[in-house]
Amino acid sequence: MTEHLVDPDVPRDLHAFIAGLPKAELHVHHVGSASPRIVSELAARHPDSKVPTDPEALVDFFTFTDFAHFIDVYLSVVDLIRTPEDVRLLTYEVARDMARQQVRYAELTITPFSSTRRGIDEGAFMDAIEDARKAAEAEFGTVLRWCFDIPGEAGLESAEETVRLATDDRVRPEGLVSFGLGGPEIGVGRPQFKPYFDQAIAAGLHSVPHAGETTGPQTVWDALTDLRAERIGHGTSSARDPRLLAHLAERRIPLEVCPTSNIATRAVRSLDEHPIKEFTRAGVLVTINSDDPPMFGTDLNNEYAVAARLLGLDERGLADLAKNAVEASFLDAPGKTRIRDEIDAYTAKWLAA
Ligand SMILES: Nc1ncnc2c1ncn2[C@@H]1O[C@H](CCC(=O)c2cccc(C(=O)O)c2)[C@@H](O)[C@H]1O
Ligand SMILES: [Zn+2]
Repeated sequence: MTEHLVDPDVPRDLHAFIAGLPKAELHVHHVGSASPRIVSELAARHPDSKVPTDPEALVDFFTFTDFAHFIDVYLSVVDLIRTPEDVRLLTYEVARDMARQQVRYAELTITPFSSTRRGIDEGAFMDAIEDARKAAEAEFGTVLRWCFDIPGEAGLESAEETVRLATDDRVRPEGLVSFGLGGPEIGVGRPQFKPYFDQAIAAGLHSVPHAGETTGPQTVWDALTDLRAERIGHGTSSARDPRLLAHLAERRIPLEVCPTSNIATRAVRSLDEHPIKEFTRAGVLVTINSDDPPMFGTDLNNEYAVAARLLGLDERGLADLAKNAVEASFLDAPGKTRIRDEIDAYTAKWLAA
């Protein structure tokens, strides 16, 4: 258990339960998952960068004044990923951190445009993530799948490039399952990305855009209508539209909720004001995620502890939350059954002890 992440309002027993609970994670960014150790290592490899090499200084560097500041800092970390070896190291180490938290399956959001535009060869990039994926599965037992996202603010050129990399059989990696849209939402309307999502969906990919993180519920409606979203990244502002909540619940469209992220980027004022409870009350399928864990001073286990506090959950409630993520994932049926069974067995054993 990471001591600084122990929520004093959550019993230590529950923290221990969470630490051993088999989990799936559906909303977590590749570069945003770089641990302070990896960031320091990459910053030392590339000394012209403005990213601090000292982990203590990183805590300050990762304190954000608003969402735009967060994206600014995020891009300075993106600038540290310069070679296929950087990509491989990052991916492999991210999987190791996940395995330590008993993450059995993760859909990792990768922004290939950010790497190819910085000069990394696309074939070498795909080989690097695939090598790391296979090594992680063999060595840690953590299954990784990819979501390629468009960095919306970088314009339609980035959408064009992302959909090409996601659908061209000569480059598209085996582990790719979904297509997303990230970055700032203000001034970056969802409907303009419809043709790219149509193309990705036609190629067999699932649609998982960010929406309603920093703008209102209309963005979520647009993501559903124009981008045919199967899950919504964040969807925080859905709480302001009861008709939307009812729609999400009725269609069983999951929300990928990332509580600490929303506070760190100042999308929500405080954890106590987070609408997660309104989501569950409305019957929406809620999944718990960490988004960019080291940048937000969190990890997935801590997000489960936060959810336990905000939703008043005990062990069974937490196990149900973990099973929500399995249900909402793009794993095949046998894969889902395997993790669900593992969650049930772990919980039964814990409660019998
Ligand atoms: N909470 C989040 N909410 C939303 N997105 C998040 C979140 N966390 C991480 N991201 C990532 O940030 C990227 C943003 C990258 C971006 O805007 C941009 C703009 C112009 C140029 C370039 C470039 O690379 O040259 C990049 C997204 O694609 C997404 O994967
Ligand atoms: Zn995100």
